[in-house]
Amino acid sequence: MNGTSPAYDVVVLGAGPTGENLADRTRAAGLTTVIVENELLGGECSFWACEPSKALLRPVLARADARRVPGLRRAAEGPLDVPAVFEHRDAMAAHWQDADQEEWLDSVSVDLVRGHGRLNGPRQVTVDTPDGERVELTARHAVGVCTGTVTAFPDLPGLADVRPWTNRQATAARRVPDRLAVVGGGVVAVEMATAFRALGSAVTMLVRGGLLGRMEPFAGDMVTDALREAGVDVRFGRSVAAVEREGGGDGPVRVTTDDGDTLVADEILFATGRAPHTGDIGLETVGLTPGDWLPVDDSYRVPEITEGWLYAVGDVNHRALMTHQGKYQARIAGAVIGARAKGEPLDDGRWGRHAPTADSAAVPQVVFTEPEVASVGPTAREAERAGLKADVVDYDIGKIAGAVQYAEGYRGRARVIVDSERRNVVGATFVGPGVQELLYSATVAVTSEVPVDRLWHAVPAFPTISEVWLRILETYRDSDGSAG
Ligand SMILES: Cc1cc2nc3c(=O)[nH]c(=O)nc-3n(C[C@H](O)[C@H](O)[C@H](O)COP(=O)(O)OP(=O)(O)OC[C@H]3O[C@@H](n4cnc5c(N)ncnc54)[C@H](O)[C@@H]3O)c2cc1C
Ligand SMILES: NC(=O)c1ccc[n+]([C@@H]2O[C@H](COP(=O)([O-])OP(=O)(O)OC[C@H]3O[C@@H](n4cnc5c(N)ncnc54)[C@H](O)[C@@H]3O)[C@@H](O)[C@H]2O)c1
Repeated sequence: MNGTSPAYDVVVLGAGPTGENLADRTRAAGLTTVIVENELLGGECSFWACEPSKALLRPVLARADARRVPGLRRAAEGPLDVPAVFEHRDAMAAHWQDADQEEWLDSVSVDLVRGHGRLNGPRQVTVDTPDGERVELTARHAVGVCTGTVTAFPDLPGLADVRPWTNRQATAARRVPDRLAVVGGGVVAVEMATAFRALGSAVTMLVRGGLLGRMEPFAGDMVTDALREAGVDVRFGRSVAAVEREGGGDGPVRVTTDDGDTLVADEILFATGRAPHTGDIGLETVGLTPGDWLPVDDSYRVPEITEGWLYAVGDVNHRALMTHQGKYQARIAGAVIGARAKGEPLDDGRWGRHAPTADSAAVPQVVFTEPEVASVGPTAREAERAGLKADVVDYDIGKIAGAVQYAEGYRGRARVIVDSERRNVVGATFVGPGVQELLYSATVAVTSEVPVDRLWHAVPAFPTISEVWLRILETYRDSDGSAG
């Protein structure tokens, strides 16, 4: 497509998981839609984040499980087959090809323009295509910015010369470094430390605060213990003060931390958070600041644009940086844009179809470490800070018959937060092998606001790890004498 194209109802900038879903939903609402993408359709998640990272981690978690099952342990001894793991990873990243996605867009009647898109004044998007053409797009109803994020690096002199790894080099790695330094203590850091340790690297983590600081403290503690048992050198209270490559730029990386300590590694991964991918998308042409996050109102509109045509959805609005949450936002934003285009009223009360209630009440997340961490809703500390009168119910998952069946010496812990006045579950955290599949039950409990008294009738099968729900209810009943 070259030159000026016919006006569309909706122009979506960025075809990651969020942009693709937004385009799908606006099209489903009967609006003509075009999407602009300058790399691969599917975005960070498909090619350098969720998909390849989980493909690297799946063999690690399966091997750890197998090593705890009597009769299997000996078969699961020994190193991972690294070429086979990489081959699986390549397949899960679709070999960095997006032909299937292009076919899918076509099947849902969304037009595609490949190239770098920029806002160019109200409702206008200009795309510079790879073959040097310029395409001008006009949006009758809405422009949806879904441009995601990039790695946020600390401000360190000479960092670029060190050729630091980001999530991209880590998830698409073709070889396993002998020594890997990982900077950061968030989800990317713990997942990649877990993967590369199991693949054979000597891993050192340089962590400024704690691990998984936004989750229940016991989650970070249990993951720390497991990483250390696996041989990862986890160093807390360290920030990187300087980095350089030895041998005139081709040798290993020498890292100096703020306490004067030094460390030598073959590669260094910066897992130090994300920055908005908004530096070069023409924000200045509509009175916004390039490089800023795009905070939104509860209909995903950018409030500074008073005519109400600019929406920001997914990572770029900084609400909840996860694929499933970006897709949730896209479903809601698509329905909102559709309703507004038709002049229909919004159903935007709590849990209404046009209300992003889960963004604040029920964001689920699984951290695919060993042990896994799965959480939804506020932590105990967050509930307290929000002024919620809450009961905190803890249980040792290792005592449950299903856990004993699952693995010898199972170690795990559950915490459920109950609103003491309304008597419904508002949050839950599970740590342990195999807990990822427990999370949806907790998410349903939180979003349905099921009273705990009704949960007694949701009978978990014996002997499964889901019996943790029964034990939590018993513990809660025995602590406050409630019905059961
Ligand atoms: C290592 C890692 C692992 C992760 N694992 C998980 C996980 O297991 N589960 C999970 O839920 N989340 C995970 N995440 C987070 C997840 O990747 C993001 O939340 C998700 O990718 C956000 O989707 P998005 O569509 O908003 O943005 P992105 O996926 O970043 O997509 C943005 C798209 O916009 C395009 N774009 C940007 N600027 C322009 C422009 N000017 N013109 C045209 N196109 C443009 C980009 O090329 C890209 O395709 C992980 C993140 C990392 C870093
Ligand atoms: N399984 C999943 O759902 C999954 C997996 C990976 C990433 N993600 C999402 O992607 C996003 C990005 O993850 P992330 O781990 O990069 O970010 P994060 O914000 O979760 O963690 C960043 C970490 O880097 C540390 N840090 C920041 N600046 C630093 C500095 N200058 N020096 C030392 N440490 C510094 C922080 O203290 C923190 O520990 C998160 O929102 C995460 O939820 C999700």
